[in-house]
Amino acid sequence: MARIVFDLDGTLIDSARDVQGIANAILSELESRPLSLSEARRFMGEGVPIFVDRMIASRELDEALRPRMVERFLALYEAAVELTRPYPGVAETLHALARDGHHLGLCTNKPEAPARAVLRHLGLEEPFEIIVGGDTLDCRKPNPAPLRAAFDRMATTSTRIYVGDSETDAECALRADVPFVLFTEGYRKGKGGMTCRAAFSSFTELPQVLEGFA
Ligand SMILES: O=C(O)COP(=O)(O)O
Ligand SMILES: [Mg+2]
Repeated sequence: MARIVFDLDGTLIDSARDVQGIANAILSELESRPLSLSEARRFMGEGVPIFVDRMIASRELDEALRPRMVERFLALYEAAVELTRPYPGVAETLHALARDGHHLGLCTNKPEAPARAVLRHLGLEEPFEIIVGGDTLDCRKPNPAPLRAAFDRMATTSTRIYVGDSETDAECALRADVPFVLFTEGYRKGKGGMTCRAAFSSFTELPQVLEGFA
């Protein structure tokens, strides 16, 4: 039985509308132009500080606003769950994998408290043995340390697999020397150039895809 660690945003859940809502609440307070949904998707993947950097660059805001914007983002994040949906088949697949004896973990750049809050809201927290968020350690993906920590904290030493949607996830897996499985329907920025052991577009395919991993 394997240790399977998942990314969150763009892999298990489509959370871009809620994240767009947070960004636009902040931009409106600054009397700046709102983000489109596709900008919100593009800005996600490397955690809150980088998302805020992209807001500042795209709206030509004063760099000095950064600490306040990050603080405001974090304050709004835990409650921003209402528009977020799991991708089709996620709940059934997670439960089926756990029932089959796999150990499931989460390694996301979303801070740990909002990650837990959205999983709880969607009834998806229970199958996870371990959750590592963007602020659990003092570094984030693509640094391999959070992914290594997720595997190391599990109560087994079986085969490791990381399932994610982005270039950041692929690079993190490569640096942690973990096979990477790509969910193709998330927020990746380009269509190629990523090293992955396998790819899938629907969660109903995942158990079969994972059968190929000893
Ligand atoms: O918070 C983000 O920017 C992305 O989170 P993820 O690592 O779950 O894709
Ligand atoms: Mg992601």
